[in-house]
Amino acid sequence: MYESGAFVAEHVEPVTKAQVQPNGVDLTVEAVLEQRQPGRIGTDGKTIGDRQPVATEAETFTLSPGGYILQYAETISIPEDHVGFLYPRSSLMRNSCMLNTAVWDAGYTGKGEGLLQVHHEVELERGARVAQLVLADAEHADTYEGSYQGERVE
Ligand SMILES: O=c1ccn([C@H]2C[C@H](O)[C@@H](COP(=O)(O)OP(=O)(O)OP(=O)(O)O)O2)c(=O)[nH]1
Repeated sequence: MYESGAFVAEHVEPVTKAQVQPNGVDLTVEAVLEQRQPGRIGTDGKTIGDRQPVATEAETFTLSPGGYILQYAETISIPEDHVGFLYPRSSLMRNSCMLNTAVWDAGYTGKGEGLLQVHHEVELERGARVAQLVLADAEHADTYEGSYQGERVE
């Protein structure tokens, strides 16, 4: 079963009323990065290639077609007995852009990232709502203790 937006809002910080949707909570853009160096996914570990921030003009990212790393502004805490999924805001998708995401594990806390695919030039203002996080009930053996635990949380 998926939880309500009001429930999800208890696990997103900071959150405003405008972000709370019936079934989830909208996340906003903090930064957009461009990957400059190759990474590696091996059998013995992984490395993330160098990424550099895309500059803004008047707090707006003007993005030409390509793939970008989008960093969310909110700290997400996935509660025990749940799993998180993230979807693009439909207006982003309707503008020929897509956010690709992975699984948000029970026990994870951090400001996560997504892969933003831009298929037509688009402008994104810093702080704009671009994605929606939903939480579903889930069984799990352990809680998240991976390398991204606590990422970008002061
Ligand atoms: O689109 C997503 C999906 C997940 N996460 C966060 C939450 C998740 O719990 C964490 C780690 O994801 P995953 O377990 O897939 O990472 P990994 O590549 O297996 O690395 P590690 O084993 O170090 O966790 O990243 C994101 O930031 N963005």
